[in-house]
Amino acid sequence: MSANERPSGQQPKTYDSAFLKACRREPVPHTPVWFMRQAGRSLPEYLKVREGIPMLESCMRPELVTEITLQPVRRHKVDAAIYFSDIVVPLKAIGVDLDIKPGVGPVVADPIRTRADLDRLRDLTPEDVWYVTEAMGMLTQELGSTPLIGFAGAPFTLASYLVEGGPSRNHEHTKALMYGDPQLWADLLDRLAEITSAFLKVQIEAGASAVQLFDSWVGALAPADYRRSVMPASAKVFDAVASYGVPRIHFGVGTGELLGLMGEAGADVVGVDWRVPMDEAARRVGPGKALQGNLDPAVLFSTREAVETKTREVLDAASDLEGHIFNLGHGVLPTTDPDALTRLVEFVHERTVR
Ligand SMILES: Cc1c2[nH]c(c1CCC(=O)O)Cc1[nH]c(c(CCC(=O)O)c1C)Cc1[nH]c(c(CCC(=O)O)c1C)Cc1[nH]c(c(C)c1CCC(=O)O)C2
Repeated sequence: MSANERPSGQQPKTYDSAFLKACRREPVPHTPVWFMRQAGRSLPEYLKVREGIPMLESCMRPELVTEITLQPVRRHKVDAAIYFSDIVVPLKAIGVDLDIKPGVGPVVADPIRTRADLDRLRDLTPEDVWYVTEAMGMLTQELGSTPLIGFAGAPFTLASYLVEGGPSRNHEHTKALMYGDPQLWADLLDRLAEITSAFLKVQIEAGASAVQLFDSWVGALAPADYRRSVMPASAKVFDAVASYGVPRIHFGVGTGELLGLMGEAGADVVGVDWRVPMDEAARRVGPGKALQGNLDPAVLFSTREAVETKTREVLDAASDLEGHIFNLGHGVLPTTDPDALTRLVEFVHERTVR
């Protein structure tokens, strides 16, 4: 199926939403907006329903996932929902001993550094993540014409958590493995690509109308290392879901030097952090791709005037793009004022009505 044909099972009104049109680089009624990490974080209604429930457990309760995913759509009127989960959920689902520590992030009990460790990573089946299928079924009903974005962590970023054992500033163990045992590294990334592909397929088959592959920490690499040691695995994931015809978004932080390669890996939409202006990002990515981004999430802590000025700068720089999805340059910061996000959605919509 070509990328411009409606995937079977998708409702025409979802297919015709501003978000999916922008992903396909078609004319839009207004610039679509959604925010990475819009679900969860600062919303009081989120904190209320999560009370006393550990993060990973909350990801396995379909009704709770549905409610949390819908909260930012109701409140901010964003143009797309992102499925409430975490990039380590599929790893947990295949039996990796890990937890998400509040304020820290994912922590892995026994890091993966040897061939024997790698053998512990088995394939993922749809039954392992039955709750995703169930929640997405409910969500697509509730969302109507609003598209649902599925997501997964990219092989490098997942490997970083597995090899380091938790969040890392310098990724030293990860790079030690990548440079010191290239065959084991390639096999690890290939295995993660298979798990990630299987996980994205479950989400698309359950109704996700787009998918985002988060390679959050890949900006730690130089382009030559990315091309040699990471791109083949990310490309394998994009290839694995290509036939579904849903837009594939690719995003990482600090990836200014990698934008072209991340597009080449097989993305339809390239996410841009706030360090590179959108027009320059378009030049680096080249024709034939939509772009997503890129207001600095910290700007939302400034005055209303400053937010509007910085937003106008993003929109102006993006005015000649083939397709633009407005987003932050990284996830919503935990103490962001929810009203600032609601105002931002309104502002972008009003400024870009066509
Ligand atoms: C690197 C990464 C992770 N998880 C994710 C990424 C890629 C995006 C990015 O670059 O930010 C992706 C993610 N994590 C979460 C979502 C939900 C959907 C959304 O709103 O975007 C998504 C898309 C929920 C979450 N994931 C996490 C929380 C907080 C957990 C809690 O409430 O205890 C939520 C709501 C935990 C988590 N999980 C992870 C981190 C770094 C943290 C943060 C720790 C913290 O800020 O407290 C790993």
